[in-house]
Amino acid sequence: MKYMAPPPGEYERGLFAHTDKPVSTIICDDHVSGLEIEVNDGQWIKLSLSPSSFCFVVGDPLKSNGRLKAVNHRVMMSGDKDRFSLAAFAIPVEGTVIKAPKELIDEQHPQLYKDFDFMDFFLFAFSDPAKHIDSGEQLQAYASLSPPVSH
Ligand SMILES: O=C(O)CCC(=O)C(=O)O
Ligand SMILES: [Fe+2]
Repeated sequence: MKYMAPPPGEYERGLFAHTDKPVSTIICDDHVSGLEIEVNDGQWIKLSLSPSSFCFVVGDPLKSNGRLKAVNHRVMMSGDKDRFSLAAFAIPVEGTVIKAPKELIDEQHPQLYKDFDFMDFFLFAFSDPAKHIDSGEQLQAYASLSPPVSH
């Protein structure tokens, strides 16, 4: 992706806040920082990736019954340099069903989401109805079991 440097002195959105819809994403950049993650509600931290590092982002389907966090992230641009990034998305083969590992489901951790077809969720997340749902709530909207089920 290419993110243009903002006008001088501005702090400008390059990519809106979201959680990722693929299973996971690996992000590298050209060391012009811009990627930010939300650590607490409304508190954002800018990541500075060193030349030899990358960022591994857990996507909604990898939340593993809520044990892993699909972090909310965005790109904000400042300074006078354009930013280039490369994102490698893990998209499973057609027909892949996402299930929480049974080892992660017990009395203390009831099953939060039904088993779901990855591609059905992916298409839902980019559908018109889902545009009205906060990105971080889309998996909940699509696959939540209420009440959660313990086995
Ligand atoms: O370009 C970046 O650093 C982030 C890209 C990203 O979050 C995405 O494509 O989902
Ligand atoms: Fe992302």
